[in-house]
Amino acid sequence: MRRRLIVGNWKMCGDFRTNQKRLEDLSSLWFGVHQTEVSVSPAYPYLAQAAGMLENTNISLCAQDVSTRENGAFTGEVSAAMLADMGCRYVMVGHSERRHYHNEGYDLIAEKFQAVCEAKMIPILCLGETTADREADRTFDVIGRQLLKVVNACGLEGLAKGVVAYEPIWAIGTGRAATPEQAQDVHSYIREILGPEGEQIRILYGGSVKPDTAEGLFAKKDIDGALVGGASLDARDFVAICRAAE
Ligand SMILES: O=C[C@H](O)COP(=O)(O)O
Repeated sequence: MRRRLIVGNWKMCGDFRTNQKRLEDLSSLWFGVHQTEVSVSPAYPYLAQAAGMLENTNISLCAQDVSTRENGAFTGEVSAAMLADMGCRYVMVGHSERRHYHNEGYDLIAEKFQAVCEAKMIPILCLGETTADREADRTFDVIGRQLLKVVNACGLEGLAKGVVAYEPIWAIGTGRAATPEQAQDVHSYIREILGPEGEQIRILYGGSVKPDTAEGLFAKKDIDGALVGGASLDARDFVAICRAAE
């Protein structure tokens, strides 16, 4: 049985004061025992703030990126050990915004995945196709390639230590989420190529998830939760999405 997971990716948004209010609202709105697991991902400078405020709540902490370096003279980098030290449970790797704006390639992403596992946290491997890929009928090829690069580096057993997030690039921040059927097609493809190990891996959907689209997505058998961007900045909307997963 795969426990559903909803992750709020705050990206490069927020400041100390707005985060404080959002975290207070979240912890009171998501109080009590739930079937669904919830995690939030503030930008690096606010991890300590969130870690402190989420202590003794049922909301965990997720980092948006990680360095592959262990420690030393790597200005601007943050190691997996540091993130673990801050109390992170999850770390995203290969988000399309990292792939696109920072030219992160397959090998680097596989290394990041490994670094997160070695630090005993759970990597969330993000993958997804562009509009051009989808229009040219290359969606499965692209997803397969992104996934297999990590499988080749870490093995299926290694991948099974993580979570996969399918995020079609054309759906991110556009207000045009994939339909539940489009998402389910890709999720079942991912599960299929992972074979028996794939049965236990949680596969999240990300891309314009909103309270009104969440329920339809979660009704699909291979959609185990969501990676939520824009809607996670509003505590009420985010919690409505979490409730739809219950
Ligand atoms: O990590 C989250 C995704 O990039 C989705 O963002 P979005 O919900 O704003 O489309």
